[in-house]
Amino acid sequence: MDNTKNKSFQEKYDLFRELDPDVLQKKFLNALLKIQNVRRGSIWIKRGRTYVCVEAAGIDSENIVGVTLDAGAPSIVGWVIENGKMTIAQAGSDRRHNREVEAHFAIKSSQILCFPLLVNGQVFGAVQIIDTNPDSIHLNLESSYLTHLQNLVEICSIALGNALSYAREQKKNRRLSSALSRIEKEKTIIGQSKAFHKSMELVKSYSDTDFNVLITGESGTGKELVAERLHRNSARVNYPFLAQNCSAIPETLLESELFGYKKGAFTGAARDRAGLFEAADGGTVFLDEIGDMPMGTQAGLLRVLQKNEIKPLGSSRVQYINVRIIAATNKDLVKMIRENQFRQDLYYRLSILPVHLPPLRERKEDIPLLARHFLNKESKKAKISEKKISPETIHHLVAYTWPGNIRELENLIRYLMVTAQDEVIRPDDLPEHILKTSQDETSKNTNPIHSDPQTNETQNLRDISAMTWPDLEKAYVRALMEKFNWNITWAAKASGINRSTFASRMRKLDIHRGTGPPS
Ligand SMILES: Nc1ncnc2c1ncn2[C@@H]1O[C@H](COP(=O)(O)OP(=O)(O)OP(=O)(O)O)[C@@H](O)[C@H]1O
Repeated sequence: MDNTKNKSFQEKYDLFRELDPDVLQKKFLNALLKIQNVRRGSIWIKRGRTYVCVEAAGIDSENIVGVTLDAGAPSIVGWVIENGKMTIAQAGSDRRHNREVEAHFAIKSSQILCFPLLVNGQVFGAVQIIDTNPDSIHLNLESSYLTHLQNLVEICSIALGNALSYAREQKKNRRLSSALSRIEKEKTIIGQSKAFHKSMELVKSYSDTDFNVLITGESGTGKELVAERLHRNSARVNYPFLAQNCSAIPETLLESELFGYKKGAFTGAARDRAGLFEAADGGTVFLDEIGDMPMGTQAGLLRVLQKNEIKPLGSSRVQYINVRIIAATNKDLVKMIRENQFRQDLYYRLSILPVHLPPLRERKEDIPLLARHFLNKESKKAKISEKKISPETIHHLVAYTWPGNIRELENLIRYLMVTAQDEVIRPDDLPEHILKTSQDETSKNTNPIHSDPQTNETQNLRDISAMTWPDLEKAYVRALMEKFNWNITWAAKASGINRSTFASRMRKLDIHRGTGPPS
């Protein structure tokens, strides 16, 4: 092979190897124009009931890329796509030629050679090779030459068709993997207790709106987790969710974090810096510990809520922003208003949609679920086998009061994963303070039937003798169920009868949670 042939072979080989449709169609079009010795040409792709120009070359090409032709309007490309056949058209006299497209072009087309683009027998577009010379002498229309050209177009159109579907698949893939990583990052919210369920129902209904939300609850009850969920389920999901803790941060620093500053606003402000509200524009700002926000900063926040505007430190100009605010606190804001520590006008604007998250001690049924959830999650994270928790250990966890709420439980599970020796976590593994408090709580909560026989025996005997047998059995089963937090398996174990018999007695005695006399 001589050098010229070798080069041309290499060029064609490169063309067919190209996977980026933008690069491929450009190279393809230029190769055709070079072969026919003309400068103008374009590639059109069928999209639904339209044909879109995806590539063009020559003078005015920038005005044609992106042009969309309706399938109903006359056009050479439309005719070629619909008929799947090559055509030669004299632009001046051919009725199929769309004159509107080049109405503003200084140089008009004179002769158009148009080939269909096919892959797997399906036409997906067309390529036009255009002569702009009024005498139409550049295009070589000799039949054997056109046959060779047609063959080249066919091969290139397969390459282009494949590159387009590869790009489509890649785009789909990217979309899927970003959705997948969003799902993976989404933290699971655990809880089936009535109290928690009620709060979550409210949260669900708030997601469809754009009003500000105030989440109250003790520290560690999941306020930030819920705020994130609210954002993810809202129309703002594709914009940022940015959080700021308002406590333990000096007032000027908090203001510059939230509202940003201009260069020279204070010593050390070497350049302009955008604040959280500007960075979150279009999304959600989560203000944690709002009860600790200084009064001065509260005034700035009120301006955001009233007028959707912020004024960066050192700036005389206001900026408009569009954010949803979710605030959270473990403080009694109403009491703080009375004590002049929190602005009433701000409170009303923040608390349009309020939700309270119950402390863990008021949703004890969720403790076993949460403990197992954290064990599973942390073991997966640490890539170690998951330990089990014995029913007795769960019993202690349920009885404990959890002042640090879910965060404390999560940390305890991490501690137990490291310190428990066996595959099963037993009460001995628990820290002293949990064992002690849980034992105190258990003895406090014990039902009269189980109370100390020495002190209550006479009273109990009197009570019992006044009861019928079914009443007595009912009281016994109910007391056991409450002691074991309505876990039938443990209650049955404690009573010494098997689970199904116990469950069937419960049904017969019509015992349900929330019904019957208070124990
Ligand atoms: N229902 C839940 N299910 C699973 N994990 C939870 C749940 N609630 C809270 N958590 C986890 O407990 C920890 C504490 O939650 P979070 O930070 O949301 O609490 P908070 O109320 O915002 O606390 P603070 O008031 O101290 O900022 C986090 O790791 C969170 O993922």
